[in-house]
Amino acid sequence: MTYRVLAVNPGSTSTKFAVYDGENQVFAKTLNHSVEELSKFKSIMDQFEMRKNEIEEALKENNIELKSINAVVGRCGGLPPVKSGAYLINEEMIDRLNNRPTLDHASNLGATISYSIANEIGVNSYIYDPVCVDESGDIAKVSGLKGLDRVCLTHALNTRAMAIKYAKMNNKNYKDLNLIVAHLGGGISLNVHEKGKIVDFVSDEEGPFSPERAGRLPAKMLVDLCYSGKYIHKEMVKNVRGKGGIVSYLNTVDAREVEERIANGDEYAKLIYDALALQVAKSIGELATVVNGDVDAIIITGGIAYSKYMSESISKRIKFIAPVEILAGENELEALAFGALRVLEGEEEATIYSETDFIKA
Ligand SMILES: Nc1ncnc2c1ncn2[C@@H]1O[C@H](COP(=O)(O)OP(=O)(O)O)[C@@H](O)[C@H]1O
Ligand SMILES: CCCC(=O)OP(=O)(O)O
Repeated sequence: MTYRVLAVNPGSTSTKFAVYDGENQVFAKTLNHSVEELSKFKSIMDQFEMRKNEIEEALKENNIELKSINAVVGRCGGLPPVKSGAYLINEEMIDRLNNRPTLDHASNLGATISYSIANEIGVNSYIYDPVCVDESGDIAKVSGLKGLDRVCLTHALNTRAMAIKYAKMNNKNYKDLNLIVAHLGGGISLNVHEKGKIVDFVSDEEGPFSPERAGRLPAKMLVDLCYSGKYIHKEMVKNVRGKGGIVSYLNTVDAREVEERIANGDEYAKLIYDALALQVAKSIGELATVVNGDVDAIIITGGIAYSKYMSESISKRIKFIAPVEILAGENELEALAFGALRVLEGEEEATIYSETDFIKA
């Protein structure tokens, strides 16, 4: 039987969704939400009805019957640390996301929208590899200041999908490999997969800056800035997430525009872009130490991985560690759909989400 899956990926300014028949994408759409449209809502979760209705309308307009769908799968974020793979969405998860999210992230709507659509048609809904996937041990959590543990937040969905894809492409088993994966998108994060488990990470707050995030900053200077009286809390958060990174230096979040400026001789744009490549390379080097240098491959993924300039700038610094594979794009809809398909086909089992499991763990 070929299963039909609806995959839903809400981002801060868009909702991407697609329908897959088995591994074939039969429909995909990106709904762009204007600042004006989003400004009507007090919180991200209040956008639920609007985004869900727009998905259902688009499916209807394109003659895709809701009833033909066998499962719905969404991206997710704001849960306590979870293991990788699929979780069955239930009331407990929805309650957590609506009332006590651990992270205020648009991807939380991936779960609430998927659950609601699935309930309308009487099928299961799942989240797959949410950003809070955490398989690292105690040693990875030590930050250097008691009470301020490191938090594993990475682009788990795309990075894990690309790690699995790399293994398949090379006729190897994901669970036999040590892989470092760098996701270079609007946000940048990296993780290291040791024999099928994400054992350590560099989150988007701890490593390279990115088009819209500041990444690691000098700690004392940051504290001084917070207390300088120049900014309120909300503004400082925006300075590091939204208005930090490339956009703070070059006033654009579009890496393609940065490259155009470099091609036109802009030395300052080149300095910033080269610094980004250096920071990504340094984080890859850092993660290689987690597995004592025993790295089978380094994978560079995300939208910026389409850039030959960036891929080459990073590769030349890290290829002494392991072979470098470029798997460009954010690939998240495919990762969601393929994950749900593995569950439907019995290759993987979905975990039932339960808060008591976290308390015991
Ligand atoms: N061909 C390309 N060359 C360089 N950068 C690119 C290219 N295509 C997309 N990008 C950049 O990728 C970034 C977005 O990456 P993506 O993984 O789609 O991110 P997100 O989903 O986090 O917004 C943007 O900065 C965009 O300019
Ligand atoms: C690093 C956590 C995941 C995340 O922030 O995702 P986006 O870059 O898609 O917002």
